[in-house]
Amino acid sequence: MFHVLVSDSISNDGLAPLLNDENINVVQKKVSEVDDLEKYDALLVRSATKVTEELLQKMTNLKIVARAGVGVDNIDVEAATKYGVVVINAPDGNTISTAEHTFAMMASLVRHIPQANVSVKSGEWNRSAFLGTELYGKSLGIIGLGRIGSEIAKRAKAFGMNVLVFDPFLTKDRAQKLGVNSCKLDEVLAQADIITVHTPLTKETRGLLGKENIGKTKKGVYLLNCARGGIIDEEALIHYLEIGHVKGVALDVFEVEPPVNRKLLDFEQVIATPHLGASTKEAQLNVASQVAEEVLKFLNGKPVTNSINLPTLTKDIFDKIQPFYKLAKKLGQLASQYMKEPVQHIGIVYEGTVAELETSFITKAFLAGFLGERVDSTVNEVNAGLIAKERGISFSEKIASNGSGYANCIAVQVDGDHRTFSVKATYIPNYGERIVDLNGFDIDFYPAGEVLYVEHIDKPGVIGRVGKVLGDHGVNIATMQVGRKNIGGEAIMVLTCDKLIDDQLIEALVQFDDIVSAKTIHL
Ligand SMILES: NC(=O)C1=CN([C@@H]2O[C@H](COP(=O)(O)OP(=O)(O)OC[C@H]3O[C@@H](n4cnc5c(N)ncnc54)[C@H](O)[C@@H]3O)[C@@H](O)[C@H]2O)C=CC1
Ligand SMILES: O=C(O)C(=O)COP(=O)(O)O
Repeated sequence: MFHVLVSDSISNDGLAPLLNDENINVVQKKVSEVDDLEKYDALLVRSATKVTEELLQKMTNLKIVARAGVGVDNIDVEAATKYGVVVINAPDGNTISTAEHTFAMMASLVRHIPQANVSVKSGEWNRSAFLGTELYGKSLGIIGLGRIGSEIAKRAKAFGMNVLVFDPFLTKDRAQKLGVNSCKLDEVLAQADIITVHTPLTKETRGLLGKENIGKTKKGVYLLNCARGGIIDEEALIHYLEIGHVKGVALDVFEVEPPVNRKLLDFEQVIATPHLGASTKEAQLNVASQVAEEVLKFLNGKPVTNSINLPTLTKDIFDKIQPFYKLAKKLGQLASQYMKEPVQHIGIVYEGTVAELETSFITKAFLAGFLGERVDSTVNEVNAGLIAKERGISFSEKIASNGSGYANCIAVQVDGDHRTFSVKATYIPNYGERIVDLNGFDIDFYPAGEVLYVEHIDKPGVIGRVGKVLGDHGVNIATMQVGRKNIGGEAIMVLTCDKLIDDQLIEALVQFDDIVSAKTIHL
């Protein structure tokens, strides 16, 4: 049974896949009202719940945070990554609603609709007080031409507006397709009659329209923020409203929500809505069903499509990757148990068909397997790279042309303080995983269960002695493989056993002169 906490108001129709699944217990409560936070596997939020590091520390069983919307600035993604928690969002479910809301705000702003509405309802009939401005023929500056910005651009063009865009990631092609003018920020600031921001809130965009940049705008400019509070600095807004430089402002979002800066809201020329961009039946249904489907897939071990902190894989690609992903995790466990010493570098080389896949995901699986043997905290493919770096382990991956002769091959070299470990493995469809090389010895075994790894001298009688010791300890041998480089030289023996191998058995084995070392590895 999985436990899912829905801590903001999210459409029940959209949540149906989770609510109707008998293996899932859905609790709809604010985080502050829940006293058994440690039991939840998944947390679903909108913008109200703040997913802080402190909350993540309390939710010790948490595996996934799903944002039923776009902005993840209320989620500490870095902390989630550290704790191995996947973060997903619903990137396009509320695009149209937010674009339409922004457009409604823009029309309301230049025609004073909210103010006129209050006036008429209070019994006045003051037509001359509300002289407006047409949108037609005006220049609209859009800062951030992503999903929402693009939808606004299309609508603005339909209204006969000239669209000026600042987005450092906008290609010429895309600008041409949308019929917008790609500009420098200063050009947008200097030429636009109305400016609307549609970037995420990041270190770069916080205060993007602050004292200096608003100062570069046309006198009489209209400003809109339906993206995130803080992209337009509220104190700077107050200043430019006071001196009459900014003619009107429309805000759907605030630096603190609900807003505490009453001074800003007291301006007659400031119109506001309480973060309503995504508040339509359609958008709420879209985002809720998108995240519900994703969470359900994730809990059932399937890939998610809209992850913020994991490579995004489609089902098709995931199915192709899965065997290698499992194999790489085992190789990580094998290497870690073999090394049992500090490690500086892990190098992975992919050959053949596996090299055509999303290898970064497979590398993370290796790291997760490797670190899982050494680190107390939960390690998975979300946080494995970060934890490796924290522990001073560098890692690299390369693609090589097919030199091993196998259709696919993962070759790993682990460099430790005192020695190096290397392994090569392949996956054969309908046959399974095979380790084909261990520390330079040709070998062929299925990596699973209790493995005994013996380094010895290639001499008659050694295999018999090992078999006898195992027999004397009541351990049955399931499979056995030997590998050597030269006759009478160094050799290895890999046995898979039906029973746990204890320290006494290892001690009994290393008593023999021709047995160099013996180790157990559990896969
Ligand atoms: N008011 C509301 O209810 C809603 C607000 N939002 C907000 O709108 C934001 C935008 O949403 P989408 O368009 O879906 O995101 P998106 O990711 O599709 O687009 C963001 C655009 O901003 C651009 N950008 C990033 N940094 C920039 C910078 N420094 N200067 C200029 N452009 C920059 C990116 O290149 C991208 O094209 C979200 O991050 C969210 O905070 C989203 C949905 C609803
Ligand atoms: O999707 C977004 O980024 C939004 O800002 C919508 O926020 P909400 O889900 O309405 O709290």
